Amino acid sequence: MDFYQEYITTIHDFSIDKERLIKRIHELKTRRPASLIIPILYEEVNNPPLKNIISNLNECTCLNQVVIALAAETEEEYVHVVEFFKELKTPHIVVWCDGPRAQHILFTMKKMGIDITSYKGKGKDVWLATGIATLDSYAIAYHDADIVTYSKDFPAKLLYPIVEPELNFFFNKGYYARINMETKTMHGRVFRLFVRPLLDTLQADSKADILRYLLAFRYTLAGEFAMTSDLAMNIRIPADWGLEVGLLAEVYRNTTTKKICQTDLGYYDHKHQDVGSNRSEGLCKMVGDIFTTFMRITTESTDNIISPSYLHGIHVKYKRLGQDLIRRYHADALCNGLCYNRHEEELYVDMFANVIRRSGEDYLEHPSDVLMPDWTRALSAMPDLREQLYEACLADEKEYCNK
Ligand SMILES: O=C(O)[C@H](O)COP(=O)(O)O
Repeated sequence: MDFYQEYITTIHDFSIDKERLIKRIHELKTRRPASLIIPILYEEVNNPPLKNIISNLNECTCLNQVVIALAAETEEEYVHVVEFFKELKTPHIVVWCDGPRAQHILFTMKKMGIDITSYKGKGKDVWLATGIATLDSYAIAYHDADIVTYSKDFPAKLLYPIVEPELNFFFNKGYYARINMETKTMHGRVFRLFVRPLLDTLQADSKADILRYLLAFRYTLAGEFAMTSDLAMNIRIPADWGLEVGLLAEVYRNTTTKKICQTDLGYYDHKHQDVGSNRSEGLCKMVGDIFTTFMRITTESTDNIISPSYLHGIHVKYKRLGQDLIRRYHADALCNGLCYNRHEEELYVDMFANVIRRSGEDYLEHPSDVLMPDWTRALSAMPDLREQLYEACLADEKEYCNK
């Protein structure tokens, strides 16, 4: 516990009265309506965390609506998810992001020069749901569907600094200790062993303000955040695992650090991915996408030129800083009686360093752009795009669920 303030405002949980936050957001429901977006994969519907999320949301009376961004292949899967969410008392809508109606709209957009048909996954689904949520929300919170330690405080803590007129923040990011207190295990492997030492490495080579800003977030990869609809309309969402980091960079470019904060969400645990045996799987894929995002930020916002020798330096320095951190995490874990496998952690750093080398080479050859267009741009091409998507969701439910 500390009360340290960094480059961005940090809202600690010394004694936050969660019921008071929920009551206050509820009072502001008409003036500043708030929505929640949950991206889900069909497989997640049968997992216990989602059931717990729904029962907690039923106690979180402050939300105007929940928008479920669903990745599902078949009509049966879609219908199953709509049925499943009938337990949720808050007004909600399921966006079948891969359904024929949504796809048809995306192909119409393509004909008009805005092509997001090649994007797949969470980024694209979040993009679609954001369009619908902005139709009638002042603020939008986002979180994943696999949170094991979920409580109704999450949306309340994320939304309060934004909807409270006395605070008026534009963006709020959650942070936490990714520690499972039952198994006494320290998780968050990619953040602790990759993002953090990589950011330190990049900052050693550049004084760019954006790196200082990125370092101020206590959990850069947290998928729990909230922002105003206005901001959500103006940022470009990355379509791959670089989503969280790329989004922070977009927020930096579209607002001022005075309007950005982070909030303590306590302890956190979720479903863990395997490390993966190559760069197209598991944590290795995640690390590769995040690294490419950092290289794009470096190219756009610093004076550094990405070259083979620059990448070589990054690779060597990252490895050293990653190994130094292991010593520190070990001390922290030992004093707290947490399980900590030092050898395994060393292997992660070796693997992540390899991904840096390979992804760096790829970046030099193809500095690919995975940022989707912002909503303001999409609306300039198709002014009623959000309404069309909303109508498509209603039509899907009518056609497939009322048989
Ligand atoms: O935040 C992270 O570091 C990644 O999502 C991996 O998390 P995990 O180690 O908790 O599975």
